[in-house]
Amino acid sequence: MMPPAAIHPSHQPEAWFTLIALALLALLWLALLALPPIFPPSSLPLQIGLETLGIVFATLIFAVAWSAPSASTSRNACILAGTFLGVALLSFSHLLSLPGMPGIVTPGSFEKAINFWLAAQLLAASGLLAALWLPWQQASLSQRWPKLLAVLALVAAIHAWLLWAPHTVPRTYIEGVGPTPVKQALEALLVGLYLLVVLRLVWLWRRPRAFNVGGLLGAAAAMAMGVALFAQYAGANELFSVCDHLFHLLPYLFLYRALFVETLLTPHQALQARTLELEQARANLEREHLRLQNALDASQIEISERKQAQAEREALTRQLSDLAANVPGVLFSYLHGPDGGHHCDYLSQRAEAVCGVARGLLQVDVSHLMARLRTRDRLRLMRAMAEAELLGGPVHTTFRLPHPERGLRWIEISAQPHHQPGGGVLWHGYAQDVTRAHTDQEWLRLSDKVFEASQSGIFVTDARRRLVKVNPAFTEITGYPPDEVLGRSPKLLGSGQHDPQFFTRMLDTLAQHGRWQGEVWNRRRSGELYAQWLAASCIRNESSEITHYLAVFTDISGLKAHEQQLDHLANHDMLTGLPNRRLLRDRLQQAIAYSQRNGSGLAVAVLDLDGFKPVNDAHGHAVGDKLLAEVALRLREVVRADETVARLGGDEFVLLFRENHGPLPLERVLQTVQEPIWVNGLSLRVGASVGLSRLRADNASVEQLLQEADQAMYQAKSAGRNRCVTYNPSASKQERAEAAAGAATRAPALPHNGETPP
Ligand SMILES: Nc1nc2c(ncn2[C@@H]2O[C@H](COP(=O)(O)OP(=O)(O)OP(=O)(O)O)[C@@H](O)[C@H]2O)c(=O)[nH]1
Repeated sequence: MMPPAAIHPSHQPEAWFTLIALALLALLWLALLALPPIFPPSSLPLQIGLETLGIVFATLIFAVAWSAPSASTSRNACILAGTFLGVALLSFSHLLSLPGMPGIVTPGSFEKAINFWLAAQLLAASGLLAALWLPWQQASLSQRWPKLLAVLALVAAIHAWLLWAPHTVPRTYIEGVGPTPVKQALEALLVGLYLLVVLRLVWLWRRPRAFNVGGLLGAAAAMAMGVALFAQYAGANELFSVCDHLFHLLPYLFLYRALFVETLLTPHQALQARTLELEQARANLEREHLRLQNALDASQIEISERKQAQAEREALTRQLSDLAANVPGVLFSYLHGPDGGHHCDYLSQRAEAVCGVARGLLQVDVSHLMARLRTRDRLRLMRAMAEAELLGGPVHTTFRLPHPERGLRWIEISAQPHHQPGGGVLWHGYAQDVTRAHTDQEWLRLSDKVFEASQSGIFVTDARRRLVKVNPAFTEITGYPPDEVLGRSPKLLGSGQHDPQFFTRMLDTLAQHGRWQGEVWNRRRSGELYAQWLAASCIRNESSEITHYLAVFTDISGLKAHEQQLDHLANHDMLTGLPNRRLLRDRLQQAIAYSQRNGSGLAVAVLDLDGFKPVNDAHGHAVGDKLLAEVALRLREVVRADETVARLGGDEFVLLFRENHGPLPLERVLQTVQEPIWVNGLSLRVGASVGLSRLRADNASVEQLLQEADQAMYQAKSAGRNRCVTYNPSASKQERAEAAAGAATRAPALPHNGETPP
């Protein structure tokens, strides 16, 4: 149900209750006015009970208003609290002043009771009016006391006045007469005050609710009705008096309820509402706390993940820094600014060692480092970088850098340009000292050139002796192009002239001493046999394992031919081509040794031409030479291949025979020499005197054998020439001469030289 339009909706809870209660009270009040006076048998106990209840309620009003929580305490409630404590005290004094009650200071009387009642009512009406007329304001606890003390002082003064100076108090009731006009005037005043209060409350009812207007309005209206009834009061036992007390009790109930509601219930409800709000707020806070906790947990997880990521980044940075410090070269970030300035944003630790410049200096400016470069190198480097900047590609280049301690160094850089948003180019790159590699490369290039240009054949094999590299001279000497031999064994060059042990020994020597050299007969691709002087070496790694074999060889075929020629010249007679004395001695020595080993026979014959000098004298030396050559040929034909014919010099020859081949062909020797020899159209004839010596135990020396044969030859000469005499070691010289004359092999008589051949 909506309240009347004159009442503000905020007063709705108590507005109807107040209106209905007042309507009922008004009906009761009218009924009481309409009823004839009733005298109940004795209403004093009832009146005392009602008065006591009134006092109790007034005290409760005080207690409730006074003890209200400080937060809900208003200045107006404090005024009411103090007022109703005073009302309770005055009502108590009114109760004690009733006739029949024990007297206080003065004996009880109706007038005394009426005076205290009127004082209580005036105080209540004034307090209500003051409380309502003043704006409803909050009051601090300390502000309550002055109001309370003022009321108590007023109550004390009223008591003092009514109890100790009653004769000064205007008469309000005269026994046997009834209420005086003073009483009636005061009651009218009271009714007027209450009506003012009611009007004030009605006016406040239209305003938004500041306090329980309905309760106070009900109280004021009830009080006004009570006072109006009291005005009809004629005696203590009249019904009006009882109803009057009832009409005074009801306002207290209104007031009590109003103040209770205002000071306790409403704050309590507000407190409950606040508690509920707080509960909800607490729940919200808990939810928020939970959400924040979750967020905090999440953020802590995020923070720990960030910390972990940070730690990982730092570990990675340290690792990269360590790596950068341990790489042989320099990692760098080089900024070429838009203003032309250039410095290194980052340089790894080895920069100082590689460049010979403090890192701090390079991190400020690299101009002085650039200035140290040779002009040509600097220009080439700058050009390469400019091109790379333009094309956006990497730069790889090498330049020379004079190092203050290590001399001229070769530096190789590889870097990638990155164009910066604000202009300029940032280079990330790597620089390293490649002097060693550069020198090695130079040496390698030189070695390669040496390898290519060498006139000696060079070939390299791997550890399994497969050809891995050959030079042009190799091809020139052997006739094999590289593609035919690479991957194959050098055995393909072999001639079969050496037994397998030869190569085994070669490899053993190589393994033991690391090198071998000697003469090797090989065969060219054409099949031609040739001699080479070969020097072979092992190439070993750091673990001393053989990784390669190197062989350098020269073709010594010409040398060998020359050597053979010299050898031939040294051991042969130039005119006849027969072995000379030197070679004869060797062969004779070998023959002696062979015969001694095998027990085979050996005979040495010294042959000297007869009648040779006349040929020389008659036809010249040239003809004599040709004759000697022809004699040599014929002698060569007589002996076997493994036997020797040598020329000792002049017209003297030596023949070595192996006697186990059968009878010696001495006759054939004499005959073949005697046969005519045609030289330059001339038929020439010479003879031969031959001395023979056989190997014995006592003449087993070259000199001895030749000496004996020579002696025998001279014996043959002495015996008439053209015969053969065998040396007889047991005969005397004379005997040997005689034996030579008779028993020697005799050749037919020589014809005259210079005959024309048939
Ligand atoms: N044409 C030629 N004559 C030579 C050569 N060596 C030596 N003679 C000559 O050979 C001759 C050898 O002399 P002899 O042994 O006395 O000559 P002979 O006539 O055979 O005399 P007997 O040996 O005593 O029988 C000398 O005249 C030498 O000058 C040579 O290489 N060529």
